[in-house]
Amino acid sequence: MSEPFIAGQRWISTPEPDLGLGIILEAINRRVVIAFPAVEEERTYAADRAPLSRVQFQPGDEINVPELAPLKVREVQEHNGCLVYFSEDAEGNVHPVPEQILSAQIQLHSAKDRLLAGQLDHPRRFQLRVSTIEQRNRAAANHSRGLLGARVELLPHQFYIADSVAQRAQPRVLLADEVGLGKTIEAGLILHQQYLDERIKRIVILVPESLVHQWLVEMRRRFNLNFSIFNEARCREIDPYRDDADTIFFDEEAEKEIEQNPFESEQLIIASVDWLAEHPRRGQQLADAGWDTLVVDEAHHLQWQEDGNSSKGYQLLEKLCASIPSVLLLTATPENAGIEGHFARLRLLDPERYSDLNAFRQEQSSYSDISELIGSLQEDATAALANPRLAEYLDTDLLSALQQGSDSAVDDAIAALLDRFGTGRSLFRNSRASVGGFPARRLHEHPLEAPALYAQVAPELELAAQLQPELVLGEDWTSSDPRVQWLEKLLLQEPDARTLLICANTETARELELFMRLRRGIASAVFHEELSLLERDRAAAYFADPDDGAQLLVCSEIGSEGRNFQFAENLVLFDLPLNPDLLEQRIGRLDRIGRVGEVNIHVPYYSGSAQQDLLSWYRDALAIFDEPCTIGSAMVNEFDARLQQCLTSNTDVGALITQGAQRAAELRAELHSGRNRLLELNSCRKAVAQRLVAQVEEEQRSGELADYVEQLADQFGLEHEDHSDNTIILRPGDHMISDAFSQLPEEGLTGTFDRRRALSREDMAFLTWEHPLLRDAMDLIANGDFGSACIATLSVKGLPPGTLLLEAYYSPAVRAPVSLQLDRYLPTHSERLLMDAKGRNLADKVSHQQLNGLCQKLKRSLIPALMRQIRDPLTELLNTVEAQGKVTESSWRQQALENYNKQRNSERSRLQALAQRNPDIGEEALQHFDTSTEQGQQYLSQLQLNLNALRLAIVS
Ligand SMILES: Nc1ncnc2c1ncn2[C@@H]1O[C@H](COP(=O)(O)OP(=O)(O)OP(=O)(O)O)[C@@H](O)[C@H]1O
Repeated sequence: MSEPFIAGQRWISTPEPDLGLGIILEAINRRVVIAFPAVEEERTYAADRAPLSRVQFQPGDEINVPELAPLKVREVQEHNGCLVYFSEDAEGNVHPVPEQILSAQIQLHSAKDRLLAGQLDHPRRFQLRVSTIEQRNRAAANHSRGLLGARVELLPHQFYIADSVAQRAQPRVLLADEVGLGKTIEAGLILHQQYLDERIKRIVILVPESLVHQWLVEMRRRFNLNFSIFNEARCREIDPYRDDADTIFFDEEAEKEIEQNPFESEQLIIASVDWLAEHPRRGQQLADAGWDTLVVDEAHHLQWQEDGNSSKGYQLLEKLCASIPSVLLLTATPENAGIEGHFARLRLLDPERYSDLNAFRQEQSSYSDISELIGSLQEDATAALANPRLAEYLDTDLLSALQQGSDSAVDDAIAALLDRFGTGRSLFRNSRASVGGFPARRLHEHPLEAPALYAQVAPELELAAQLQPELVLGEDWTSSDPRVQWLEKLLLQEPDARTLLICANTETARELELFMRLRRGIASAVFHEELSLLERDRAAAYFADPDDGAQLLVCSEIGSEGRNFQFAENLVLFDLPLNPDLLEQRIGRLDRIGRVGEVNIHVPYYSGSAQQDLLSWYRDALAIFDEPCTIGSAMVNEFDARLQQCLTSNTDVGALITQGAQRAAELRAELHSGRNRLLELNSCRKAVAQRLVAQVEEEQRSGELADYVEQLADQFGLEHEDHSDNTIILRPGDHMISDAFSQLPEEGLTGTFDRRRALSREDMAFLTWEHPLLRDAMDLIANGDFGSACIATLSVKGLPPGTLLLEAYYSPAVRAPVSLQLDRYLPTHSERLLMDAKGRNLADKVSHQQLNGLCQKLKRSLIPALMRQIRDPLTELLNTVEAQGKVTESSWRQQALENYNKQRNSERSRLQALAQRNPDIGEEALQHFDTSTEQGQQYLSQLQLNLNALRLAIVS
């Protein structure tokens, strides 16, 4: 039935919703006059063709009256054809609000309001909205979000770690893969996942100064994460604080008032840890600025001392770890300065698990035991239950789950053993042996005759000088040191090979490079701590340039960590360090992911010198030139004093080497049966990792994505053009909806949907469902009202004309503090309903795609009259859809609470089990945990459904 217009009623213009909420002034002689106060306009229409839609609010809706705070409608009454909204203010007082006094400013956001008001979208927009919602659900359900969009190869060990860490609410972990296995990439994947999930917003990355730029570039080109570098100069622009010398005349109070924390000016920052450790003011400001996640690379440098004299870096780390919820520490050599430092860093990450150094030491001796138990559980859980030792380790809940044979019991029991008695859930370490596929290391020894001057003084020299003989050869050492002539020869023999040379000393590096470049005309560059960041990166880039680059890069020790030089053909160790972990780091510059061909390690040394003995020690006792050294710190503990004694006094090292080799074999066997196996289990379960990678590959769905991008471009006014296979060019069009593509450069962008191509063509964007361009557009669609309501006609046999079908998409939403991370427990799909007037849900019978094929666009001019005609049955249908939504809402609530309780119960059991061994976990900690659980339960019990999209199909 068509609705009569009555003066005082509020209507909206269907084609021009921007006119605001209109008010009927008069309706006589089949004419209607309506005023739009918001734009001070008046319009007159023929009553039967007026393009107007009635605006009627429902209980629960928010309404606006000028100069009052928003009110909530409680009841609606009709008086003489006009409505009165009985509405509640914030204090709970109810006011009668005649519709005539409603504010003329109106924006209809909900799909339902828009449908009823006839504010409709083109069916293609509706389809784009549904594709967008479905894609977001899909990504959430597959846990692939954040893993897809990184421009990296899909390496299972990295994806396994990234996935298991990022699933934790607030991960605090030590990423300790062996040198060069991709810890930076793992950290990037974790950050990317959590960032995309909006679980973290503020990230700080602290790294040695020499790695600042490399991290900046890796985060940007591989993960589209745009970090900013912070240093003293940048901070001073915002906070030009005075040094002591300037402080005589300044007013401390006044200064404090205007003080600004420079670290609050950006969300994603990278800074040098050395700089911050030396500047207490900046360190404090950094801690005060509040972060969601902290990443620290080469964390073994931050050293802890039992006597409390820890390094400044460690003190800074301690302060930051206390206040930042998520922490990723990276090191390839976690035990570099002994097991104590390793323990101290683990303790910062997980104080509940690591409370006692002695207990930690003892724990290591039972790793073989734990590893055996895990093995037996994997083989046959029922048989393993007969082993009484299992009951010593596991609590009753886990044991009874095992006895009942529940699905996840074995996995849960293994996880508990690994976490509580094994290497812990905070430590991840993949080895080359477990990852596999690395080229071999090849040692090239170059014995040289020692210069006479050196031979004379050698017996009196300190060990450092024996190992770095250039220190005693005088100013012109480059001319007399046979290692220099040897180097020259090597470079001349292999002019096309790039050679990385590492030496301990900065001065040595500088002089050697100068000599090679100026006196011998070798294209070379130098990399040491006294150069500026820019100069260092320029040198590294010159060396990396495959066409016109340097043949030789000479590095001081700072070049031995973190940098990526896997493309270099040769590594020259101009001297050998005493610490095997440092030697491993040096070799790791070439021996890392991406290396093709053998790792050629050249060692020039003086025959019969301490250098030769040290080389023999590394070669024969530690076998470091055959395989990565994982026992460095244990060997240093046991042999360092004796080794140094032998080297200094030039006594025969043969016996020590035999002893060392034997001990090294024992240590390796111990690690193999105990710790390594546990680490392997925690760090990469191969089958799971392979599945994950396969899932990511499948989720790429390049063909579907290409179609989606085209639809997006068409709807948002972008120009698009094919570039080549699987690659397109996107450019801003004249009618582009500009908010959608803030990331699109003015000159356009070439992007490929193909991962392989993206890896080799850095000039192209890697287009995935997670590219910022798509993410922005998808956010705009899903969070706004783009395409949320549409009407179409439908011609199908068997349904009488005039039949209404309403297609609705609901998704769950919970309003809670982000810190509780409750989104993780919500169902990951949306609900699709297709209701008819008889209250039947036909969603299973007719899919969304089928409906797309059947629906036809309705003429715009017909819509207002049609809307008036169908308003009553449509309102009824909407009520049915909402009632059905309520049923889903309650089952989703229950499901979310179940997921949440399961997770919290398992966390509580862990805490309780750890409390038995850790006196720091008292009743208070458990109570605190329970309070937070209750808080989460309360929020989840208020889970609501959002009605995202509505399509009304009318059978014609
Ligand atoms: N999945 C991947 N796809 C493409 N390149 C990768 C991948 N993983 C690692 N790489 C490359 O391999 C090299 C080593 O990776 P990365 O720097 O992350 O290792 P790392 O473990 O942090 O090394 P280090 O122990 O020396 O600090 C880098 O050049 C990195 O870009």
